[in-house]
This record gives sequence, structure tokens and C-alpha cells, in this order.
Amino acid sequence: MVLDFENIHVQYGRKEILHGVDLSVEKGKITGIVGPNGCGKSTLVKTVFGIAPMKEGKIILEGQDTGKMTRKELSEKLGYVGQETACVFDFTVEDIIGMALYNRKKEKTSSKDIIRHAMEELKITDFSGRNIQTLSGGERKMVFLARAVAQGVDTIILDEPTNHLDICHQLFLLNYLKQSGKTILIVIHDLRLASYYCDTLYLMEEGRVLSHGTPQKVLTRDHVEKVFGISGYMVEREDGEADFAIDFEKRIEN
Ligand SMILES: Nc1ncnc2c1ncn2[C@@H]1O[C@H](COP(=O)(O)OP(=O)(O)OP(=O)(O)O)[C@@H](O)[C@H]1O
Repeated sequence: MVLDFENIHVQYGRKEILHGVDLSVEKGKITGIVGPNGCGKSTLVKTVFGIAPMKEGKIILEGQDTGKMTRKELSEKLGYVGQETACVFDFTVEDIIGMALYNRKKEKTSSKDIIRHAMEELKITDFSGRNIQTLSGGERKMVFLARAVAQGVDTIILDEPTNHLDICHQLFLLNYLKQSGKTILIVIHDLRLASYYCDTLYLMEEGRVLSHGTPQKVLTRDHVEKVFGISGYMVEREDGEADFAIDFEKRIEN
């Protein structure tokens, strides 16, 4: 495994938010975390960077305890795209993407070329020179994704990256991640997208992992009803691909 969360406990004040979470991310695969609002998904991924304080537990990245790594060492191995893309200063798109380069060792390719390449990869060359504050929420999201790409790392953690993106950009982004061959840990709300793009899913409920495994194993009718209070389940389409269906009319009485 590339990244292992072992027995993670997080507490804010007197309230324990995560009660011993274990999660493993496999090399070259997309691992998704799903679960209702407030169940602790973002808190879990933030523990890697020390943004959420761990009371107990350990995170192992490529065999190293992240608690013993400097932020620079972390940034050489791990990219992060958080939920927040607000920016109050007058940075250009290139300035934001260029922030990724502080971790990169001296190499033949110039900084300008790396930034340009990341913009081409995410098809945002039209934003060149724009002040980040003048971009829409979805456009800003793509810039922050380009920054993670410019980091040149093999593992990226993304917290609700499809938030603010229209459906076309959601599919573009997820297809991009899928074909990139990178190791991806993604917090994602859309169960249909999660079921299609993720190799492994972790379903969280109230600070614990209720189930993990293939989307078929995790997104059962029982689990979905219990955790989300809706009627949804995996189905097989005519072409043999798995899909996720919702009974829109049916409400579950808890
Ligand atoms: N800094 C903080 N101080 C106190 N409580 C916090 C803090 N950050 C998060 N929490 C609480 O921890 C719980 C988990 O929050 P978290 O953001 O991890 O949930 P989530 O599953 O990512 O939710 P969402 O799907 O809404 O983004 C929530 O009850 C939240 O109010």
C-alpha cells in the first residue's frame, strides 16, 4: 500500500470526531471516501498534513511515518486539493500553479514549461494571466488541480474535487485522474460517480468506517439506506458496466 491510515482518532474539544479509522490506499488505484455530511471525511484526509490534530494513530506514506516527515518531504510525495479555493490576494493563475514548484528538485524543464504543461493537461490555457479572484468557483478548482499536477507527485488527495464543476468538467477530471495512473484518494459525494470511477470505496458513518471494498460490496441497498436514509443500490447496465440507481420517490423512515 502507498498510504495507510492506522487507527486514527481525532478530537475537537471534548468531542471525538474520528473513532479509530483504518484506511489503505493502493498504488495506481482510485480510493474513494463516501459518507454523509459531518461524518469525518475531510477531517480524516486533513490528518495527513497535520491540519486536523491526531489524538492517536499513525499514517504511513511509502513506508514512512508522516508524523516524522517535514512538510517539504510530504510535498515531494503528496499532492492535496482541498475544498477551499478562495484567495484574497492578487495572484495570477500561473502564480498559483507555480506554488507547486517549491518542492521540485532542479530539473531540465523550466518552471514556465512545467506550469504551461499542467495548464494544458487540464485544458485551462485560456486562463493564462488571469487574476485568480476573477475566476468562477469551478474555474478556480481547475487551477488548484493544475497546481497538484505541477507538483509532479505520484499520489494526490482530493477533497470533493468535483464540487463547483459542471457535469462535463466532473467527467473530464475523473477520466483524467483515472488515466493518469496516479494513486488517488478522493472524498466524493456523488455515489454514482464514486461507483463508476473508484476501485475501492470506504463508507463512513459518524467517525467510523462502516464498510470498505469494491463499490458493489460497499454500496448495497442496506448500507445506503442505513447511512443516507435513501433508497439506492448498484445495478448492472446492459453493457455490463456497474451503475448506481436511486429510487427518487422512496423515502426511508429511520
Ligand atoms: N476545527 C474544528 N473544530 C471543531 N469541530 C470541527 C472542526 N472541523 C470539523 N469539525 C467537526 O467534525 C465533524 C466532521 O467534519 P468533517 O468536515 O470532517 O465532515 P465531512 O464528512 O467532511 O462533511 P462534509 O461532507 O459536510 O464536508 C463535524 O461535526 C464538524 O462540525
